[in-house]
Amino acid sequence: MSTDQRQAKRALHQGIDCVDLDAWPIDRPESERYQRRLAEIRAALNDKGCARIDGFIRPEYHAQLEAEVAGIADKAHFSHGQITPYFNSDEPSLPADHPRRRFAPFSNAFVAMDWFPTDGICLALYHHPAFQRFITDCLEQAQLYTFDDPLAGVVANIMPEGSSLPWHYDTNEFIVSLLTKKADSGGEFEYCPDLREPGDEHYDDVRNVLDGKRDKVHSLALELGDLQIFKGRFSMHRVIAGKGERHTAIFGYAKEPGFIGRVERTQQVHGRVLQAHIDAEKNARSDGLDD
Ligand SMILES: O=C(O)CCC(=O)C(=O)O
Ligand SMILES: [Fe+2]
Repeated sequence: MSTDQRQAKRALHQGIDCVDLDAWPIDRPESERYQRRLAEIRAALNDKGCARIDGFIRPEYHAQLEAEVAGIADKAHFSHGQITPYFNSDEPSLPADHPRRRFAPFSNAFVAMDWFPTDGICLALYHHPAFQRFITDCLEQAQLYTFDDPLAGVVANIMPEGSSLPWHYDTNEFIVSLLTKKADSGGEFEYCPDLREPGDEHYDDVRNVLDGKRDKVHSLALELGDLQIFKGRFSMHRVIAGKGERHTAIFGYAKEPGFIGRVERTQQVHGRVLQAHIDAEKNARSDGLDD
């Protein structure tokens, strides 16, 4: 067994020491408290598409968690540009104030999984069966799988000082993230539960939010060590510009085993691809069809 493998094995066993197991007993899924906590999280996800699992990481581990991601922040691949809530290109046939024409600047940076320390908190959590089961339970799934993707399983989202993530919908059904560094000020997460629904974009409501109307906006000021589960497919959301960097670790899950991201997407997010991405794409297309 190599040193790396030994470290990974030790990390796996120690992986949930950092979790506040009194508040969030993910090691005891049969317990009454676990079931009660689960019911609260599921209710929040069903009601508002958003659950805050506050104080998930014990305070004694906060400094280590913050340092773990801050220590790799300079490995981030930056991208910036202008986006609409739908990530579409301009559609000049629509009126200028239409949500599909409302571009806002974004800048963002992601650190790939292969930069994370193998003996750190983030990888240990991601690979721990109790954590995986907890996330699966929260999302009321029969089974969720960690990614096989060597870059995308856990990524750090680094928001540099002054950058914002403007209003948008996610293409993913849900996102699981852990705040590892709070902005010195600002950096709040804002979201509008169920602003759109299948078959109806509710463009008037979206336009109101883009124009600054606040009646549908909820705000969440996450603290270091809080875990968040968010369903962003129908709930438009953003992160407000802050002072000081803001860091989150994002944990990726799929409904099928073996997920490896596409070459084009991986290149956009990380600025590079590995052989695993090229091989996966070749296999996916072995039927000769495009997608
Ligand atoms: O960092 C966050 O809290 C939200 C990130 C987000 O909305 C996204 O990555 O799509
Ligand atoms: Fe998002």
